[in-house]
Amino acid sequence: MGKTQKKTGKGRLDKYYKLAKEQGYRARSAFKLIQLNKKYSFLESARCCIDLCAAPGGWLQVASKYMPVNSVIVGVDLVPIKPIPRVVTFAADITTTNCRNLLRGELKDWKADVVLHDGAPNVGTAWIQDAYGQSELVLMSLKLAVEFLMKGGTFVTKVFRSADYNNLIWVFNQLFGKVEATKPPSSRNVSAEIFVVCRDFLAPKYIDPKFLDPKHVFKDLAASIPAGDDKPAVSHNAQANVFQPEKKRRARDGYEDGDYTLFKTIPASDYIKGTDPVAILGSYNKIAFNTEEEKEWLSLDVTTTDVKANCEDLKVLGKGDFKALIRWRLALREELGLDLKTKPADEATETVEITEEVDEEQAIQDELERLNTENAARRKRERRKANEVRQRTIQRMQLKMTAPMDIGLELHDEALAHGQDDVFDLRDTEKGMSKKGGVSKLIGENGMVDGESDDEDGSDEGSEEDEELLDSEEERERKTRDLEAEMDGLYDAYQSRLREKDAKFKVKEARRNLKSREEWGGIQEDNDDSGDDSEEEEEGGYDKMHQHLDEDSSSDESDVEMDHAELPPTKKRRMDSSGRSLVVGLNEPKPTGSQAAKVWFSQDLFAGVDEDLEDDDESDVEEDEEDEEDEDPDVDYEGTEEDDEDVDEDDFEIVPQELEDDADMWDVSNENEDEAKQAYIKKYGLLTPEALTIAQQLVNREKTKTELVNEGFNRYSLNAKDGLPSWFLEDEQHHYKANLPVTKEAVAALRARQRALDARPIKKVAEAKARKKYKAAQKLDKAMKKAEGVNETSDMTEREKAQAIEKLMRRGASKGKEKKEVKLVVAKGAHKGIKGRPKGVKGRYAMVDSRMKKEVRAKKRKEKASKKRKRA
Ligand SMILES: C[S@@+](CC[C@H](N)C(=O)[O-])C[C@H]1O[C@@H](n2cnc3c(N)ncnc32)[C@H](O)[C@@H]1O
Repeated sequence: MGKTQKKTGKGRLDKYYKLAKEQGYRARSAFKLIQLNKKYSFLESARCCIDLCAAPGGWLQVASKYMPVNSVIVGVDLVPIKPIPRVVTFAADITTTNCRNLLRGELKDWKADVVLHDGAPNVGTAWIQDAYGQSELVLMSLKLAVEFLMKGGTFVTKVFRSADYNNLIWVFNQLFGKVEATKPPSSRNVSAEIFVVCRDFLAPKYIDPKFLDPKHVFKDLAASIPAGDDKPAVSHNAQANVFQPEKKRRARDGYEDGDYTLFKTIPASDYIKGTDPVAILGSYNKIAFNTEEEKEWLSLDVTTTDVKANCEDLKVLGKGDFKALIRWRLALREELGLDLKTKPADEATETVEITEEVDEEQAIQDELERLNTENAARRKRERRKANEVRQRTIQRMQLKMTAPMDIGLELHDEALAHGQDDVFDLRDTEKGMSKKGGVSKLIGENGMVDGESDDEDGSDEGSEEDEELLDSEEERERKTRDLEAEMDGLYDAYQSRLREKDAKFKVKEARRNLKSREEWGGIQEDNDDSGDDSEEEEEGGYDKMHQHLDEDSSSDESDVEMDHAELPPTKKRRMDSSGRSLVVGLNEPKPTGSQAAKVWFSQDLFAGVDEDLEDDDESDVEEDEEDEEDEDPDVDYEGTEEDDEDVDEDDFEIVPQELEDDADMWDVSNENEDEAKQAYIKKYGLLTPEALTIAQQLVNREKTKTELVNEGFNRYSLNAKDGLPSWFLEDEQHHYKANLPVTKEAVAALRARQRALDARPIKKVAEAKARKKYKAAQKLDKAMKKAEGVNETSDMTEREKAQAIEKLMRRGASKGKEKKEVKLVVAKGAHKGIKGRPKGVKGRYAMVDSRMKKEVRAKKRKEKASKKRKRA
């Protein structure tokens, strides 16, 4: 209270909340005072008003608006109130003498016409405590009111309809001529608050202090306990029938009339001998055994310990307990002879008994229904849990946190949890999985889990049969194969789902391929750079390469019988280095096809590389070159003239983004693979630090070509992949790579090169500049022609001609229309709200404010959004 509350609750932002916002009231409660004043008109004639518990100040605003000008308005609250014109406020606790003194100091000898009180203790504990706190606060405000009100004055207070309500009203009536309780329309129905308007203050000379003492005012609570045989205590109470709780009506507006106590006890004799036991059970908290007779009942057999316990706290009982109490009552009545004697005459009792029988049947029915519902709910819960576990496992697999095999394991673990198995055995897992239709069955079409699929009862059936089958080794192998096939299927399904789900998948895939292509990788395992989803292409390039080599070998009759060691050197290298075969390229003449490559290779670093290499490895290379020449006789590393021209023309060639020319560069089925690689290097130069490092090492004679080739035989080059599942291969791709050396110099050289490229203007900018230049020249040309025309005319004097020519030339040389500068003046500070030209501002100007800025921005945002929508 007092502080700004976040109005997020249902219905909090209602009509009055909005109205208050619109009309500038600080609280929606302002409308309560407006409506009260409309009904009783106490503000218009008031000259002095005190608002107790006034923060944030809604009522003060109303008072200031409705009271005559120059009236005195004082507001008090625990929390400070933001200033309101014509209103004096201070922070104080209205229950303290300090507050009283402050008020006295403010009002001097004046008396108030109106004292308002809309206080509410800072709630949050139990309703009962809140209600009592509120009543106490009301009494405290009344204490101040009687001190400061003038005779005939009005006291308006908020009261909660609680146990103390009547007592408060009684006190008000002692002090005021007219007391009326009312609930203004703006007060929410769900709120137990009510407003009491006490008019015509009697201003008695002596006021009994007990009237203002909470201890006295609220002490007599038990007085209103309804009781008695003849008059069913709470028959008016709709909660009375404990057997039909659905008919309960919550007393949202507070307590029922005449029902103000909280804990009610009824003597056992009233319950046994009374006529409305059901109503009693619904209304009282406890059945007490106080008299001798009642205590004797406690020792009877019919009064079981359950009955005794039930009597202690009726509010916690269920239907069964109530029935037990009703049965106990009947039994006791029979034992006491009450029923026999009264039965013929007492129709009411009979009615109760009939009701009970009906109720009992109904209760059994209800109980059955309840059990059924509970059972169904429990089953549903279990099913959902099982589904969640499976869903989680699949998700984990999708996130690569687990291999598909784990699904089987997890299910198996579940089985373990049920005590069905002791030891983990892969065979069992297989069995379990195949029985469940394999892993793939776990996933529905959309990756959803089939909730009904786990039939645990059926797990034992046929287990012996399976055991026999599995005994045969062949069968086991077959099953394993099936299982693996299923795993692969599952993995494929996962991949395609991923593709469907992730719109960027293809792009990512392509980028990955591109990246790996850019690496000094040579032959890549995955050549699926087009993003084609075909399964064949998902197999790694490695396999393809094998295939390709096999094909090659088979096509060449002389090589048919060759194993890897016997392959021609180029092929051997291509395969052995498995990604580092570009070493061959460095052996070739310096590529000069691309501008970038030219620039690069023109660096001092590469001076004489060719000769060096030739000198170094003459014996090795000679042989290789011969082979290569045999194989690729058409390869021309010098590049054609055409190429050169193309390249020279294009000043803006930077790092290429599109590689469609080389789409099949790494395609192992491509006969001219090396050629393609060379062309690539020729065009783009050496792009990675690894490549540069190797180049440097060669140049600096740190390594010979033979060494490099030999290094190509590493653990990465012989990674047999036969029979490995595709998901494993894909995972391996990330880690199973040779870590090529990179030198600082190589990185620095690449950086320098990139900087040089970055320094060049981009094509568009250069084009725009050229266009501008061209237009300016055209304009000048035109102006000169015109000037010539002017010069030749005979109608003008020399002076006029000179002026006209000067003007024309000035225009011709000007750089287009120059925008006139508009000075922006922010409408704040000294410039706020001024009309006309602001002081000290010369030339064109425009007044702007922050709102304008926001509006312009919002407009732009909207336009952008609508453009986007149109495009979509
Ligand atoms: C419902 S708000 C009053 C709203 C106010 N009538 C208006 O229109 O803005 C109740 C206020 O009672 C104040 N309050 C509660 N106990 C108080 C006390 N003992 N002394 C002074 N103010 C108190 C709270 O701080 C709170 O601001």
